[in-house]
Amino acid sequence: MGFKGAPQAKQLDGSNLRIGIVHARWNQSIISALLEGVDTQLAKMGVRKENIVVQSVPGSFELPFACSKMIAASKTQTNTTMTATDLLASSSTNLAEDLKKASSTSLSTAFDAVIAVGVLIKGSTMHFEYISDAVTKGLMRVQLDSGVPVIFGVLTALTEEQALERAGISSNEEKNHNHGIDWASAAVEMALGTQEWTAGRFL
Ligand SMILES: Nc1c(NC[C@H](O)[C@H](O)[C@H](O)CO)[nH]c(=O)[nH]c1=O
Ligand SMILES: CC(=O)[C@@H](O)COP(=O)(O)O
Repeated sequence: MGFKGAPQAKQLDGSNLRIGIVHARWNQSIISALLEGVDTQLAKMGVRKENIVVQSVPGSFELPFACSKMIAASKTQTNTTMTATDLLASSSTNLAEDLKKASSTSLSTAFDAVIAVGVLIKGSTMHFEYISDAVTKGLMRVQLDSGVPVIFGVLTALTEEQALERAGISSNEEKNHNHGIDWASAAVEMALGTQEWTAGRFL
């Protein structure tokens, strides 16, 4: 079976991006493999480790709320940093430069994109369907309401084998592809695209 994912649009530079990752802890071994794929691809695209913030929640149902709160928190950090910078700048001391240097090691700007990672595996009740639908619609609402791209990194698998394959850790090598790689690429592309579109330009 050929790889289904979307080929990357073009060479993109993530070196100035701040990325949030919110992951559920259900099905932890599969989550860990997906996160490894995300981390590896973000690094490959230049996103600095110090500009990646990771938070975890119990299950996928908590992802939309946590993403919303993390985005709001990152916007608060931006305001705080800017206030401090403005204050120091007005005193025209070299502290303003020190602050800029300090903040240049890790960004304190609003997240450019957030990746929500979860693994839902169908059980014997309708729980799976209700959570899958709620999480999908919830994450879509968070990104449209906040203006920050939220990447849908939630596997909705009918069997554990399907989830293992999509995390690249099943025993069937031919079917293995770590979807975390695709989610990281999508995060960088949507983050850069949003920067351009917000400025009235196009990628
Ligand atoms: N069955 C799975 C869950 N269930 C837990 C819910 O997501 C939620 O944490 C709970 O209902 C409390 O609100 N979560 C997963 O991520 N994956 C599953 O397979
Ligand atoms: C996705 C789920 O909530 C599912 O794993 C729960 O299993 P069950 O439907 O057997 O309670």
